[in-house]
Amino acid sequence: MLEWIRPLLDSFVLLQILLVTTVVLLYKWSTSTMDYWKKKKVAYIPPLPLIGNLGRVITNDTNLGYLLKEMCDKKINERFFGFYMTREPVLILNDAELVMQVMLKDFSQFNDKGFHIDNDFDMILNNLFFLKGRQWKFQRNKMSTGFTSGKLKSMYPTIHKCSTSFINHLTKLSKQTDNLELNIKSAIEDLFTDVVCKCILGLDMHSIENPNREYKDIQDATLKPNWRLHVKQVLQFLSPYIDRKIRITGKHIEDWFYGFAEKNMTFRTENKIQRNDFLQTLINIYSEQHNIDAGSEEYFGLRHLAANIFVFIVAGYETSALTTTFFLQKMALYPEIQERLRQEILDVKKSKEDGAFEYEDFKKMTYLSMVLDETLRMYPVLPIYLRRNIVPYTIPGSDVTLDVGTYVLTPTVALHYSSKYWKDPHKFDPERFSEENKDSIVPGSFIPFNEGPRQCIGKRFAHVQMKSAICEILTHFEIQKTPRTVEHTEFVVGSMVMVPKEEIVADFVPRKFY
Ligand code: HEM
Repeated sequence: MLEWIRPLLDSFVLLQILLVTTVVLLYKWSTSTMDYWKKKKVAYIPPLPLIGNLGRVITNDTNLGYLLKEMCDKKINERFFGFYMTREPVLILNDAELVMQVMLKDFSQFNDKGFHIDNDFDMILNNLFFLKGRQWKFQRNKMSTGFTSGKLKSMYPTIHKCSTSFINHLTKLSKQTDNLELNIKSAIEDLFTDVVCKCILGLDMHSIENPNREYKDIQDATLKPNWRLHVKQVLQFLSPYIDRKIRITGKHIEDWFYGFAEKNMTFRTENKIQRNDFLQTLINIYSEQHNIDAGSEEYFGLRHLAANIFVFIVAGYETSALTTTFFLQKMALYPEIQERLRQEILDVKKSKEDGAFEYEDFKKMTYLSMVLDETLRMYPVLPIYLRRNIVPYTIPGSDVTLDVGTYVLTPTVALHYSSKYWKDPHKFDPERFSEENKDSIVPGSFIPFNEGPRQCIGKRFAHVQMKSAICEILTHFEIQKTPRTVEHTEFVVGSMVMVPKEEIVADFVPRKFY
């Protein structure tokens, strides 16, 4: 009588068996790597199946930079320790000297950031940030010529012009209201979009006056945290194969950068136009390529041109905007520091005939550098740096040898707040970077731009664009705390850079005399 139920029961049992087998296999696969640190006799944080030590990041509880800071504090006496990003063993460097060893002295053994790239599929990744080995070295040598101090000096008038347009815009806004309360990040982003687009691409964006510009869609799609980045961050460790098959941006973004590169390269080449922007450096590299085979590591084709335009826009604008936002937030919270800094800026300004800052003037502003460095210590934009060894590597001062391709992670936030290197690390104290004190800073404990041959190529450009903006802002405005100004910043969990969760606001009160 119950014959009809039998097949159903059979398929139910089959389903259960399948499910249990899958769970068992998944468990086995996900834990099969999790004895790596034990076998190597390296202290480690006990992992959970599948997620490793990333539980609190996955549940949105904390940002990876801060999670590692907690772990490093717990393991304060270990120079390095084991960690698992999902099922992937990662070595955490908890020692400044070791960081310098990996990034600087033994750099040639670590010239791989560990990205899984299919250069023909996700072509936008053919750029300086993502490449490794000889391809990276070739591009880095060539592109460094675009960031010499001579080049920066010649770009400075453009940077200065953007900063003064920004001030004019804010002054106009301040006349229309009693209280100019600004979302600092969003305002500064508009300014640096103009600076970066003009200096890198030769494009006049006028973002400050025109926030609804056409390019905004491309910019947002390129920069805002999105599902691809989140998924890729996990897949990088969980499944390199699938990671390679997901683009870092949408195809339309890739097409836009290709179109832009091709159009501008053709226009400038055909009309024999030479400009002073970074795009010209890229076009010159491209133009030298006639006899180079497309398979060669020294080949620099249209895809490399487009990919580098992409990365310089992405890296050049958000990083500096975030740092300047935190800087101005601190000015609102520490009015006495703001005032001392303003005096330094105004002293330099008064010494100028036309009152306009020049490129060399920033060198004279030592307090400005101290406050900026302390901001970068407390808010390093990139919370971690990843590398992989390309040959077996014995950690200096130990008998631990890492197998080829092991991930080695520098926890920037942890180092910048470590009580091993900093007294009262949570205190905002620019004096740490004064002439008298800066010699006692341990190399490798302050690395906002990283160190060694792969440190930030745009470091000097970033300093100039940030300092130019800060000098103009503090000359013309007093930054005042409002009830909405956050004092303790929390960060978006899944972002690759340290983005504040809440808006950072302050009043910009016009100053009458300067
Ligand atoms: C406050 C601003 C900035 C900060 C804190 C910053 C930070 C960094 C850091 C830490 C790295 C190394 C990452 C690693 O080792 O894994 C890096 C690399 C890089 N940065 Fe910056 N950056 C800033 C501004 C800029 C600007 C303005 C540009 C371009 C105009 C730029 C372009 C790049 C590029 C292309 C790389 C890759 C270099 C290579 O791998 O050879 N950055 N940046």
